Amino acid sequence: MNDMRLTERKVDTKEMKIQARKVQVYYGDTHAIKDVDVDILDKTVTAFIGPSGCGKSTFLRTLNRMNDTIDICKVKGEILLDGEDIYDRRVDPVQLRAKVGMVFQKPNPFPKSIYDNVAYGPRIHGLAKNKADLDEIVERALRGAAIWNEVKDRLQAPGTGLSGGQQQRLCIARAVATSPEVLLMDEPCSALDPIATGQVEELIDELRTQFSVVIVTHSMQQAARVSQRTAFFHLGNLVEYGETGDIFTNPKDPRTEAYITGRIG
Ligand SMILES: Nc1ncnc2c1ncn2[C@@H]1O[C@H](COP(=O)(O)OP(=O)(O)OP(=O)(O)O)[C@@H](O)[C@H]1O
Repeated sequence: MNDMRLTERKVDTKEMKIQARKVQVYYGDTHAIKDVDVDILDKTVTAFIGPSGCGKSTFLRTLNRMNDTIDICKVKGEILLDGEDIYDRRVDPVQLRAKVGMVFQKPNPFPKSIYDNVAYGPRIHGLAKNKADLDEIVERALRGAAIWNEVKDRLQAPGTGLSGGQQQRLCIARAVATSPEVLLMDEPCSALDPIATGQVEELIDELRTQFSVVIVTHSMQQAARVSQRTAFFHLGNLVEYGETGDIFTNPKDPRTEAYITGRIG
């Protein structure tokens, strides 16, 4: 019996990708994230939900130090990626963001060719030995983002000339090209039509076989469709976190229940 407990504990530790402890975020005097503790599992889709302004995007951005780019923003507490503090001064944020990639609300391809959009990360991080190697990385990333067949004959065409849904999948390919360990997605479907949304949701489900995905979404239906774990934020607090099915069918906190039944938010 003891042995079994040990084995279970070992598996749990291995599956942990990010551990956030007592995280506080301030924008000047605004206390946007209050004492948040959360464990993000590997090879799992975790959804952050909650009313507008509750801090979902702010907390998401702490996970790859995107908040560093905002002067008035201060982050306190600890965020560990595979047990290592990402806010340690020896950590290079550019390297970190290759490991913890990000896809934004509005597709934002660079004003470059489709090929160069995807090759950008591998080039700056020196991931390809030669041109053939780079070609392979680009193809693998575009296939991984389920857009290869649509663009393989026009890799030199500008990325900005693609449809919105294709641009978002191109941005996912760009993030995937550096072989991230975590992919952060901030409302990745909010600018997409239902068909493109369905394609991106299918893709998210495939991506989680390779790494951990964290998605901010305003759509509870989307959270229920794509995620295995859900965190509900309210006024900067992480109110409830657990299996997505439990959060939606059996919420423990009255604030979660009020949100998922549409009474707040
Ligand atoms: N760059 C910023 N400067 C100052 N305050 C900010 C900034 N970004 C966010 N905030 C504040 O931090 C709080 C949390 O905002 P955040 O955007 O993280 O919430 P959210 O839950 O993602 O909202 P939404 O669902 O509307 O995108 C809000 O009070 C917001 O006004």
